[in-house]
Amino acid sequence: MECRCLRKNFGDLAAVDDVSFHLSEGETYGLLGPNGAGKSTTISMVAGILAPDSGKVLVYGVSAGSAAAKRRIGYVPQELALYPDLTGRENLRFFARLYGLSGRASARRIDHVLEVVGLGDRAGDLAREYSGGMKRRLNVGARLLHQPLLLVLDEPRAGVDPQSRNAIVDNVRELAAAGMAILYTTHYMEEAERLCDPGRRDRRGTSDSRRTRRELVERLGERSHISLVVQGDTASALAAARALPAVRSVPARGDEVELVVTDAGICLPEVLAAVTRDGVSVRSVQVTEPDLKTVFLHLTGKALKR
Ligand SMILES: Nc1ncnc2c1ncn2[C@@H]1O[C@H](COP(=O)(O)OP(=O)(O)OP(=O)(O)O)[C@@H](O)[C@H]1O
Repeated sequence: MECRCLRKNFGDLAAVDDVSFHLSEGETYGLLGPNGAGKSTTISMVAGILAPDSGKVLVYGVSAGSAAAKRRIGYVPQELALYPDLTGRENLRFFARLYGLSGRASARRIDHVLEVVGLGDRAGDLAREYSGGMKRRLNVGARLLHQPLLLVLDEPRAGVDPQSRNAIVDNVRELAAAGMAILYTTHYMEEAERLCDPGRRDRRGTSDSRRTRRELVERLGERSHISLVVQGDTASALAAARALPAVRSVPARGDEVELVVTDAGICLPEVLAAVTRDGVSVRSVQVTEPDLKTVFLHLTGKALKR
């Protein structure tokens, strides 16, 4: 799917201001931002619920809002849209009928979805008796029945216990691995880090170019840190480390050597080899990678939730 130059104003407020991104099969894409950044407004336009003031959303080649686009999308709203007095299975039956499914095919899809969202053994219980996390999983399941190509989730973790949170994250990963494209909003950095590789920031809907987490981190000049505790001739270890092209700076305190490097994952072996060349031994190694928190603060000046 593809968003091109989306804009949406509410009165004087530019809720979404020139947002463009695209999403391929099997890709998970997170819109990360604090409350009011325009995330829900953006995905409402993707889901065809809200018309943009300008710009375009194409869902696998067809315009958002059309019946064909709706068939390709499973939109999971922030609020639960379930019937508390129906069982989990009955809720899914209701949604299956809305999607035009019936008979054996429908029963098979419902069984499959119950399995996917981990509610197979509670399918006969009333939805009102479910925990917050189970309700949310059923909410997701109801939008998987018609086998959408794109799943759009608005704050999938809101009001969910940690166990269900992990279950939802696992579900999303499995669906993406099976080829579904996933678009979701969150203001939890850790969720964005776990779920998606292509990072996305959103601040008042102002678009930033699409970047993977690594690209964003590099663009901001953030570096990894390798902290070594060494024994032996620290000065020679420092000199050897300094000579490596990947090493940017080497502040040192006593037997602790802190190396600032471009990519710790790649250069760690050569750092260790260089440092230990002249009989210096390394007692401990710690690698710290910059995370989305650093990136987000740099880009927006705002803190996010952990
Ligand atoms: N129907 C509306 N009428 C007027 N203003 C609106 C409407 N919908 C959203 N807004 C405003 O647009 C801005 C973006 O809202 P949006 O819900 O898209 O943000 P969000 O990033 O999803 O935040 P949240 O995490 O709180 O859902 C906010 O300032 C909000 O108050």
